[in-house]
Amino acid sequence: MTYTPVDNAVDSSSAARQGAADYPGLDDWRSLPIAQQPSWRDHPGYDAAIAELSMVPPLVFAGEVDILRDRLAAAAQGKAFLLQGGDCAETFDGATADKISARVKTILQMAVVLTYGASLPVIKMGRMAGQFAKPRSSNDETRAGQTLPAYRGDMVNGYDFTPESREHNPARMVRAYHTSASTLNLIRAFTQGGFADLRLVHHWNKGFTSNPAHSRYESLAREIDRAVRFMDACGADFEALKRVEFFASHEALLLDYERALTRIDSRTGRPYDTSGHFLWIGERTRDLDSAHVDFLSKVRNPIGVKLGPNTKPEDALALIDKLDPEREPGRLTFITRMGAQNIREKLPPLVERVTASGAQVLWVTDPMHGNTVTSPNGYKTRNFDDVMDEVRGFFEVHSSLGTFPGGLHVEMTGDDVAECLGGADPVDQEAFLEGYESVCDPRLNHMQSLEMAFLVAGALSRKD
Ligand SMILES: O=C[C@H](O)[C@H](O)COP(=O)(O)O
Ligand SMILES: C=C(OP(=O)(O)O)C(=O)O
Ligand SMILES: [Mn+2]
Repeated sequence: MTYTPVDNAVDSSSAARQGAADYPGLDDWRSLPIAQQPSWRDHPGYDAAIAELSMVPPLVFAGEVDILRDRLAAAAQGKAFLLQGGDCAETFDGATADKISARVKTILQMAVVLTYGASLPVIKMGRMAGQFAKPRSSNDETRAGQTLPAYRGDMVNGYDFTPESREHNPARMVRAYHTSASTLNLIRAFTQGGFADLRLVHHWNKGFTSNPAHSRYESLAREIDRAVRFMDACGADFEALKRVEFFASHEALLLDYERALTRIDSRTGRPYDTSGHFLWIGERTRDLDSAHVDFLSKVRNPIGVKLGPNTKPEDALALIDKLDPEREPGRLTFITRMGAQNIREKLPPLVERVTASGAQVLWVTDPMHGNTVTSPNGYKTRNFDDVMDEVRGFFEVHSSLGTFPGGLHVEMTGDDVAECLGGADPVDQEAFLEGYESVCDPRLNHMQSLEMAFLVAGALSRKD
């Protein structure tokens, strides 16, 4: 990550923590309706876990969060594009150097494709270093006549189907914090330490299997290489190409965790949730009078809200009033996840009414969550064509309304998994038997992710 120097690290002294405890309104959420929380308040380890998280150093700094808000403000004005990607659910076991580096490389590759194709700065953001908690449709899961609590992400319980593993355990929040810290440490090393140097644009493609998107990327990398060598010969300064900014984000689902990591910034005296740079509220927890909306309205981080096909324009306007009362550019992002069938009908009234209200939110498409189906052989999957169709619909709607399609939010991995159907080197349902690894929703694999980046680059440069 490259950030302009900050001398305003969040103050994690005990005085600052006390300040966070007393900050007006920061605990109002505790008396509001709250959905999708673990049942662990009476667990013997609960108080100790909260006490520990209240003492640990912040994962991100307030100055970085402010820089991100500026970057997102540029995107809301059509001057940058947000690329946000990563697992549906990160796991503790999956936080290995190989997997993290493959995901970061894939996001960097996608960003290069987008930047080169669209001639726009791309804000790079992982669903990483904190994406450990999941809202579920059902509280329970039944297998072979046995019913146990549903898996809710490694921050809450284990994926193994045993009563011990499925118990909600607050000590997992502390492990999630440490796993986020080591993930973020590696991301910072990769993106600052030379690995993200644009002159290594070919190198990021190494180790991935050859396929149509891989070859297309190679040709683009050759073009970039040529341009870089030309600039080198002209004596250009490549300092700016050596490092990239990379931001961390996750769904702010477990308010015990988010609240415990909230600190008062010593510069401004305002609360920042230091668990990640960007936090979003999910489709299942975005009720206006809910605990989630209230808590996130009180922290200074840029906030996203998922909007599904049942969102009414009035809901979107009320969310703006609550989460962005000052109409601050970069503060609020709407991540629409309508489904390919719905987007062309459901998105226009939202965009029209929000635009007419004068609010300047950032519009991002999540083409994954409205397109989930079950394959005939029983896997939760998505058709790559549906995902692509929702992306196309998103661009069409914004193009016809004269608004800016500002970003892409995807569940993806750098690994060669088989979880979504289709793509140029098509995945079929038989491949799921060996290649399905996700513990929650199906992700685009490395090739499908690159393919999507080429499609979006084309749409952004109005060539498609
Ligand atoms: O990631 C999103 C949700 O957690 C997920 O789609 C819920 O899925 P479920 O219907 O399997 O609970
Ligand atoms: C839970 C998620 O999405 P949504 O809230 O849109 O269903 C998610 O992004 O994994
Ligand atoms: Mn998901």
